[in-house]
Amino acid sequence: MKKIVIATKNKGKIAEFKQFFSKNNVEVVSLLDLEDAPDIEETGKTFEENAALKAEEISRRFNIAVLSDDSGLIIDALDGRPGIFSARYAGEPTDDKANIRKVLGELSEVPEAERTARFICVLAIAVPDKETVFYQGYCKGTIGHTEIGENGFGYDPIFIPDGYTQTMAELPPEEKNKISHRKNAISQLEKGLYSK
Ligand SMILES: O=c1[nH]c(=O)c2ncn([C@@H]3O[C@H](COP(=O)(O)OP(=O)(O)OP(=O)(O)O)[C@@H](O)[C@H]3O)c2[nH]1
Ligand SMILES: [Mg+2]
Repeated sequence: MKKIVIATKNKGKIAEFKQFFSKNNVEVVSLLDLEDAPDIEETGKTFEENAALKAEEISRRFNIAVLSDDSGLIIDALDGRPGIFSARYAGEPTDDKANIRKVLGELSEVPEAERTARFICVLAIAVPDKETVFYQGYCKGTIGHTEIGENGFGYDPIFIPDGYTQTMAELPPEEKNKISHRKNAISQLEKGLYSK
């Protein structure tokens, strides 16, 4: 069976990548499976920079091809926040529930029509001695008023994708994986459409 190494420690992402790649019979190996995998500091100013940092560090260290995912939630009424700080919006260590509380608090006075948002996913592929390439995907939606649903991870319980009345966390994983930013980025990868 072929393998792909993904430079992430996020269990939610890993579960989704496993589902995406299972149909190609490709086994997903993550940083949770590698001994001595470092914690990579995400010091970049953009999703691309952070995705490159993660993929290139692991690629260099183990001399292998690596895929990474840097993703986040962009909320229009918050001038794009939490953005690249999505994982650690309410501080470190990462706490999804605290992040959601912070976002809902900041949006408490914001009316329905202005609660627009989008998820973004930037994938980077780093190969030793090659230039890193990037793929991008979005998922548009709105931010609800309370947390609903148990599936997914991160902000899924407050994100209502366009065209749906349920939150992303209420959708079955197979449904999220048809419409998500991560799925759309993987589709770009499958088509070989780089983003710059
Ligand atoms: O509701 C959500 N559904 C998603 O599908 C999703 N994708 C990303 N996010 C948010 O954005 C952060 C990524 O930050 P991030 O790319 O640095 O990843 P991470 O730090 O969690 O893991 P790693 O891959 O860096 O190891 C995550 O923690 C989440 O808060 C999502 N939220
Ligand atoms: Mg991270």
